[in-house]
Amino acid sequence: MEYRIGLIHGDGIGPEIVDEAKKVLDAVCEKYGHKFEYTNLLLGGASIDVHGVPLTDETIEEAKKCDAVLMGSIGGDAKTSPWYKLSPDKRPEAGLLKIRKSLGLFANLRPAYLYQELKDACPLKEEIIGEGFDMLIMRELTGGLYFGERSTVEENGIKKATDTLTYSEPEIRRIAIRAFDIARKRKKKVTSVDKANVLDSSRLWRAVVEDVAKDYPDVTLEHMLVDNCAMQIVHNPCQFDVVLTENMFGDILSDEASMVAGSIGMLSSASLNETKFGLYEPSHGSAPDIAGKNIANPIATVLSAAMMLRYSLDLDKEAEAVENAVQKILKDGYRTVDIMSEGCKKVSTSEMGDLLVKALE
Ligand SMILES: NC(=O)c1ccc[n+]([C@@H]2O[C@H](COP(=O)([O-])OP(=O)(O)OC[C@H]3O[C@@H](n4cnc5c(N)ncnc54)[C@H](O)[C@@H]3O)[C@@H](O)[C@H]2O)c1
Ligand SMILES: CC(C)[C@H](C(=O)O)[C@@H](O)C(=O)O
Ligand SMILES: [Mg+2]
Repeated sequence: MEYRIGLIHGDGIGPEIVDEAKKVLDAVCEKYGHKFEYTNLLLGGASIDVHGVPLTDETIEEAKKCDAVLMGSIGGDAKTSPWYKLSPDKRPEAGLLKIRKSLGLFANLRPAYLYQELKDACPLKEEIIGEGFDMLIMRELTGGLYFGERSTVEENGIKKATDTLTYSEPEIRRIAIRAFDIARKRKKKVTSVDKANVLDSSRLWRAVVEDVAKDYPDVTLEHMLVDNCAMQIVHNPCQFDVVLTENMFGDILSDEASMVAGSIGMLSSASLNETKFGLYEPSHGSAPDIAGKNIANPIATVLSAAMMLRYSLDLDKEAEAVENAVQKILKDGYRTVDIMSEGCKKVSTSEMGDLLVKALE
């Protein structure tokens, strides 16, 4: 079959990891007789450098013509980047928020899974992760604090900055439905994470989630306050199946959960709307501290490409083959530096890509 794939290389390690994922996708085409036509799209700092803005309307239109988009990561160095001096709407991150909103990508799936082969890379004790860690964070992606009204004013010589957090009932309902639907195909448990002891938006969140749960009597629902959840992820991570939460909580909890999976370099993601289209990206950022060194872990991006094959292109067998290739390479003891442990063989970003291609053949 023929598919049109948008590729966003982005900033920092983005180009390095996307190149490796593309190698793997090319190997999938070769093996299964598909044809992927790639369109390169500019986002973030890479777009600022060319167009002066982090995302153009033309890029959004190009993305819409694709069956799916695979992205690396965007953003600059918080300490040295001149972008941080710009207003929020001109920074690389604004491009990412805008593309998510423009394409209606409200459902962000972040699977945090610990491969048995990576137990040594997980900082938790063996008895804590013994049962196996397999959690799916269903993060609401186009509402909440990141999309609320913002302002910075100065009154009587005192600067005051405001961000607002708003959720509507339909926004909560549609993401909750996604979480329950996917829980049905997993261990049938949804943990809805909020801050309902303080926030009105969380109280509405909880009420709507409870209402949605009535249509899923076979799925267990529990509520958890976000501060407790942050603790439970390191105390007893195997209790979780699907974690349903709002935008900022999901952002923070997914980085935390990534360490239980061994590294942020292992955490893939899919951002979906109501159609088959999706934007697929690792959950991590542009890692300016290791950019250009050929040491970043490309597996999160490769696993995001596998999610793309499954969710947007309906290529389940091919997605499984990519996931099996990742497992095989880990089993054979190959590790990028972030997941390195004693007795394993350290490989670079590009060597990891080559090994994955070989494992697929
Ligand atoms: N979706 C995205 O594109 C995305 C996500 C998160 C952060 N960002 C942006 O990235 C920039 C840097 O942010 P940050 O430093 O807070 O977070 P980051 O995720 O880029 O890096 C955090 C730490 O994890 C390491 N790391 C990240 N990915 C790795 C990989 N694949 N392999 C090995 N190590 C990896 C980095 O070296 C760093 O030490 C910021 O501009 C931020 O806004 C973008
Ligand atoms: C870069 C930033 C806007 C983004 C987010 O917060 O969604 C990132 O942290 C992520 O996790 O994808
Ligand atoms: Mg994040």
